[in-house]
Amino acid sequence: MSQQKASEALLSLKHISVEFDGFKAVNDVTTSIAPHEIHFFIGPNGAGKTTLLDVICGKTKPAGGEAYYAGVGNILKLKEFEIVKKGICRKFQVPSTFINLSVYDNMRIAINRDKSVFGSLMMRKRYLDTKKIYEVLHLVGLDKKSKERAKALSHGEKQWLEIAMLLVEEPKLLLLDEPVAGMGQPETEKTARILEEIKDRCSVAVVEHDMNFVKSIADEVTVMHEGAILTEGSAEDVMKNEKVQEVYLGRGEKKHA
Ligand SMILES: Nc1ncnc2c1ncn2[C@@H]1O[C@H](COP(=O)(O)OP(=O)(O)OP(=O)(O)O)[C@@H](O)[C@H]1O
Repeated sequence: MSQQKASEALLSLKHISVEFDGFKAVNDVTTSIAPHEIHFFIGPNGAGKTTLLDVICGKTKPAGGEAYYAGVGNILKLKEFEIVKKGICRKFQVPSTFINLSVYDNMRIAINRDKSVFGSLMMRKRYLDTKKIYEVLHLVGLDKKSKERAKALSHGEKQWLEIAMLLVEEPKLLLLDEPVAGMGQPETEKTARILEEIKDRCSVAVVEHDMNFVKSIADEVTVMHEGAILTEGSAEDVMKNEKVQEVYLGRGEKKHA
């Protein structure tokens, strides 16, 4: 990582290490995420990718290292909910929508998270929230399905609803864990288009195995192996890298390159 890239970063990770009972799941990782960038973390199973996202969102406290977030400082000192309030939002693989509620009601719950009841009842605020909800639902292609129950949505639509529920919170950094897992080609392509639109609003850090998806939209790719960074750069460059071929792409991992 160049000095210049680190200084312009939205999030700059320095020498992050995570240990589980003496096992180094993440080993001295230094990298950064730029503003308005789609940044993928790829690598073999067990490489430490998800653990690194866990560190960024405050779910896991590292044994060492620092994470400088623009305008805030080292976020490793903050609690998980404080990190969310600073604009770092995480979508986990496990669904977190209320399946018996409508798409719109799920969005309303998301937009009122951490807000006072008084504030959320004010007429002007309700009007602006509704406007924002429909604008974000339009972005993910669900505005015409606002009255449907979440459980009636397709697998892909459920994922897009979850992304929309994070977007109404106006994050600066969105963390996604395998967002296209279980999706077919058309849904994967639509997710790619959605993420490309989202990056006008925030940075997106994505853990992913689907290399066609990575190639189609990556601004930056960090390849991890055994807890450490193997290499980073453009999708084209990292995929040509001999070590990446050897430990990941050539091994018949869960990938579609
Ligand atoms: N809570 C935990 N306790 C003990 N070991 C853990 C824990 N979480 C992760 N690990 C171990 O740390 C290593 C890194 O796991 P991690 O889930 O970050 O890998 P990953 O690169 O995301 O893999 P995958 O692509 O399979 O999701 C693995 O060996 C895993 O078994």
